[in-house]
Amino acid sequence: MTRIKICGITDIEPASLCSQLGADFIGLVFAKSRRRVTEDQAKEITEYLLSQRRRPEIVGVFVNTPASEVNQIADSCHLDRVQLSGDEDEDYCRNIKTPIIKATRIVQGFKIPEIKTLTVADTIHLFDSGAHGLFGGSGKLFDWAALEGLDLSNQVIVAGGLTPENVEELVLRYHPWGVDVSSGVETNHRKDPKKIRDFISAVRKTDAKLKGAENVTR
Ligand SMILES: O=C(O)c1ccccc1N[C@@H]1O[C@H](COP(=O)(O)O)[C@@H](O)[C@H]1O
Repeated sequence: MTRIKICGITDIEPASLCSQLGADFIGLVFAKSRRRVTEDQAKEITEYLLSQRRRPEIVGVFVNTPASEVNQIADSCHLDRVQLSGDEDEDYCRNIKTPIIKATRIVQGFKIPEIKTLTVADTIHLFDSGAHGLFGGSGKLFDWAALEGLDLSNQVIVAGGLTPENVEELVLRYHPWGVDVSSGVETNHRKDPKKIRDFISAVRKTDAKLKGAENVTR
């Protein structure tokens, strides 16, 4: 099944909905962003989720933040993982005490040469759009030609401009391990419960389609 990450959660209600609908990860943005949460807001959300029997992994999103600060926030806010969406290198990653999602921004014409394996254990790779010079959350697609020929089935998440309408095409064409969305499940800059439902449902229906096709070819 394709893992689903819903990013840019700022309140308990959408966090609870994502949890009920079986999202695999939710993201709390600590980087400079209109979706930025304070440590207090984050704690409120994580403490709520930790009280639930089943919950998504909680991911904190950072951009070029000192490692000591990332470690302190991960600890105080009970983060399961940290997403590094800036220019953090491998040495930096080795100083992070929580499992990592390392984002690579894809700009026009960039061809991913290979999926570079970080030696840091249990790293998830994320390909996101580098549109408008932003570190993420642009709501813009990157040219999926950059994904051609890559094996995305092992700990690779694709993000950038996904929506309930276009995620099926991505999953059918590239079979990524996971997908990630923020802007595409918002209306007027707020998380929209219907769009969250539609996104998760689109991914699950596509998974079922792929499974059906697999059974036919056996
Ligand atoms: O969401 C943000 O504001 C953000 C800020 C800084 C770094 C990353 C950010 N979000 C990440 O962007 C992608 C995709 O977002 P979108 O669907 O294109 O809006 C996702 O990985 C978020 O984690």
